[in-house]
Amino acid sequence: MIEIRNLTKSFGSNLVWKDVSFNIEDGETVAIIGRSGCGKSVLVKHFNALMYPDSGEVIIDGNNVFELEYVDLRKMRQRFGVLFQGSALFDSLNTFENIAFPLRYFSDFDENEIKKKVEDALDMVNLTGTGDQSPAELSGGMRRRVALARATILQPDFLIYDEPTSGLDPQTSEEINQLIISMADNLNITSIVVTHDIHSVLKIADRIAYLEEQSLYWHGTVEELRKSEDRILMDFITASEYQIRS
Ligand SMILES: Nc1ncnc2c1ncn2[C@@H]1O[C@H](COP(=O)(O)OP(=O)(O)OP(=O)(O)O)[C@@H](O)[C@H]1O
Repeated sequence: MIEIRNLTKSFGSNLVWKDVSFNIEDGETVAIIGRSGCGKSVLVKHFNALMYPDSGEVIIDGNNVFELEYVDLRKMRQRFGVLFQGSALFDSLNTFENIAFPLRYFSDFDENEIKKKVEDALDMVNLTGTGDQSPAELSGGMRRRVALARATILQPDFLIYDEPTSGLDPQTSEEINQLIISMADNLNITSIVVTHDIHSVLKIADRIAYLEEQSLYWHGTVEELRKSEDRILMDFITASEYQIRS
């Protein structure tokens, strides 16, 4: 479980948000939503201590991540996988080597083990047999799937998705949504999804955290979101061009 306790963050005189508290339970998928610049990316960077707050705590398995010494901090960060916006594949490496990269860098597996793991990962994201292709030869949706295979290859406990469906057509977005759901179910990964895609939120999220007015304005389940009559929350959802009450 990730416990977020009274986090406050500012950059100079720019207060991003204050007193943010909520829990992310093991195995659940939490969507972090809110308008551009409200501090979604800054918030998730606190979960694995890539950023430090002005005050507050993030507790994972009883430890405040901001107090970890170097070795424990490194171990904790290795429990996180990240799917970067735009996939961030290495153009000079083929698909196989992109996925193998974390294994070569962070593990002691031999070549046979790496081959087996990468092939399994390619199967998992429905890209069997594409190991030789370069990222340039792949469609946007395929690149996103390769990035997902790479993000999960070290079997992280927590997976952060940064805008996983941005720039994809509806059908490809739906494939990615399904993969996010199957990753969470099959690998028992705790998923944190930063997104503007309300359609995706309603498909994949167990719970939602909505940042607004420099705070965690609202959090709850998808069902609670559907029933909410909060005007500010509804205005945001409506402006996101998806009518959830129909
Ligand atoms: N390293 C930094 N130094 C100074 N200010 C920063 C830094 N990173 C983010 N900010 C500021 O923090 C605020 C929140 O930024 P953040 O990127 O978290 O927003 P966001 O909600 O993820 O936006 P978007 O949806 O557009 O990606 C913004 O005002 C941004 O300018």
